[in-house]
Amino acid sequence: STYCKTIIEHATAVQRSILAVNLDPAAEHFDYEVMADIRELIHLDDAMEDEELRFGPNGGLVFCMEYLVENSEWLKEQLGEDSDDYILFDCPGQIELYTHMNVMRRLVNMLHSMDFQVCAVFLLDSQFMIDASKFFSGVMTALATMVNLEIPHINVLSKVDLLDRQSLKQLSR
Ligand SMILES: Nc1nc2c(ncn2[C@@H]2O[C@H](COP(=O)(O)OP(=O)(O)OP(=O)(O)O)[C@@H](O)[C@H]2O)c(=O)[nH]1
Repeated sequence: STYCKTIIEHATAVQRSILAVNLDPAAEHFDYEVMADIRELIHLDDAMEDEELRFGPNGGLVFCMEYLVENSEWLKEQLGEDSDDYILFDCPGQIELYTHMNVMRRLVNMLHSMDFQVCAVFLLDSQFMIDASKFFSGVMTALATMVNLEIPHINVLSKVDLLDRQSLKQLSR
C-alpha cells in the first residue's frame, strides 16, 4: 500500500494519471483513492463470519480471491474500457497466494484476456537481505512467484530507510 501511495504521488507530480484498485479483502485503510475495491464485492469478514464457511483468516483470504476470479465480470465492469489506463493493483500480502497457489495466476490470465499488459512488483522487506537464512527465504520466495506468475517481474526492496549503518553495509555487500 505504501508503494502504491508513493507511485501515485509521483505520478501526480509528473502529471501522469495512475489509477489504483484495492484487491486486499482484509485492507483496513490506505491513503489513496481507488477506482475499485474488492471489499465492495467481498470482505474477509464475510468469509470468516459465514456460518457455513467458517474460514480462518488464511482460508478466508484465499476464498475471497477465488470469489473475485469467479466473479470476473464485477472487476471488468469496474475497470471499464479505457485501454490507455495504467492501473496499480494493491494485492494481499499472504505469500502462498503467489508462491504455490494458482489464484493470482488466474487473475493475471483474466487481466491478459482483457488486453492488459501485466507486470508484478514484488515488495521485499530489506531486513530479508541481511541475514543468510532470510536472504535465501526472500530470494526463493521471489523466484517461486516469478515462476508461478510468468509475467515481467520487478523486485523492490522496501524499508531500506529502517536499516542501521551495519545492516546497510551488509546489504551493499
Ligand atoms: N519506514 C518505512 N516504513 C514503511 C515502508 N514501507 C512500508 N512501511 C510501513 O510498514 C507498514 C506496512 O506497510 P503497508 O504498505 O501497509 O504494507 P502492506 O503490505 O500493504 O500491508 P497489508 O495491508 O498487510 O498487505 C506501514 O506502517 C508502513 O508505513 C518503508 O519503505 N519505510
